[in-house]
Amino acid sequence: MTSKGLEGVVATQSSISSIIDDQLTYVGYKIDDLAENSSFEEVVYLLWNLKLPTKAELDEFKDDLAVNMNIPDAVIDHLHSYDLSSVHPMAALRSAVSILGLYDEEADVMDEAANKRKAIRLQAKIATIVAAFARIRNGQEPVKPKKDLSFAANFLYMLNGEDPKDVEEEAINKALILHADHELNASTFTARVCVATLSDIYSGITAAIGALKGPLHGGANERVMKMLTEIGEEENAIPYIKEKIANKEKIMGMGHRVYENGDPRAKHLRRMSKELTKITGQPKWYNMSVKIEDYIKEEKGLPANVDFYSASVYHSLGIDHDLFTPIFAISRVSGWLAHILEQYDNNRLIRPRAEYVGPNTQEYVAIENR
Ligand SMILES: CC(=O)SCCNC(=O)CCNC(=O)[C@H](O)C(C)(C)COP(=O)(O)OP(=O)(O)OC[C@H]1O[C@@H](n2cnc3c(N)ncnc32)[C@H](O)[C@@H]1OP(=O)(O)O
Ligand SMILES: O=C([O-])CC(=O)C(=O)O
Repeated sequence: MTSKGLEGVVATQSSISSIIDDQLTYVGYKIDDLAENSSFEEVVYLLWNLKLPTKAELDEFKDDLAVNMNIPDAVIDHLHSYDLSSVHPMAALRSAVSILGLYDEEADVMDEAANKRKAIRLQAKIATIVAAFARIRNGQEPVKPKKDLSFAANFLYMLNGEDPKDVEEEAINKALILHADHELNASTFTARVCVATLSDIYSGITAAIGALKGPLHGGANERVMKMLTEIGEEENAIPYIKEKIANKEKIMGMGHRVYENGDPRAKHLRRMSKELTKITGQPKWYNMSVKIEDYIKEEKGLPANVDFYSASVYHSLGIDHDLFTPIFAISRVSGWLAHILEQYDNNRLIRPRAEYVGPNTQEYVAIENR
């Protein structure tokens, strides 16, 4: 029996995150507690070490990240080399991470300590790459990270060239926590399949970025904002959605393979969206989103997923819409790395079977007789 899209198939064991009865936990800690009380750095430490850090451990981990945030000049040169008017930042990120691997002398060193060092370097540098690309395409110089800022604040600082306000830092910190890991989602599975061949970490993360980019996965958040922008005003929301449904089009940011009664991350982003759109004086993005969420729930029984309200949150922070999925990647790289380390730790090649449904035995016909 095949399961289309591997629905319901349990493909591995993992100690990193779980989704049981619509509840998401990281190493047994409820996502709600982490989102309300934690820092992104603390969550990354948790995912990689399967325990919360002490104050001293967290300070050391933050320092480790901070000193590794700069990226090689070769990567900056590479970012300058595209047709900046047309390259999508997720494509740029995918290529830049691959190139980063060329400048890591330990890229193919496979022992556990080297893999942990590479994980820190990758986590530290990914936000710098995204921010540098965003500035370069605007004709601006990349901004170097500051050692005394949090990971979330540093990303906004490198993006905008000025220290973020507290409310902005808090929003990005919470969004990063909420997106950090999610059991065996498509991009994490991709990363695990890749490194289960005993390929290197950079290959695994490059493959995962490719999988996250798609609109059925992380690419949905950018498309949610495209939809909200097309709708334009609150009163257009329901007629717009009705037409989409009549045309059998999917509503981005709605539905989920695993959650039946709702994605527990969405309520946090919904709250942030309400607060931030009020601060910016543009509550229409939140109001419109609520109308769509209620309508789709009522009509199709589908809940909003993590990508739905993150769109209006990032928009309210003044972030370019095509950077929404790269922000997802900046966070999710922590989960990918946790899963890659776990895969190496207890590896077996991942190689499922396909049920053959093509034609049965055929006689070979010489090319001149076809
Ligand atoms: C971080 C993340 O990756 S979260 C997911 C982000 N992706 C999106 O938001 C894209 C929109 N959502 C979707 O495409 C889907 O809900 C997915 C990909 C998330 C999950 O998909 P699956 O579990 O494979 O469900 P599938 O696509 O088979 O849909 C099942 C049914 O629900 C419908 N459906 C599912 N999602 C939607 C949606 N967003 N809008 C309208 N209809 C939908 C499908 O049309 C299908 O209906 P049918 O049986 O009448 O043909
Ligand atoms: O788990 C999934 O299928 C998609 C998702 O929500 C995520 O990766 O955060």
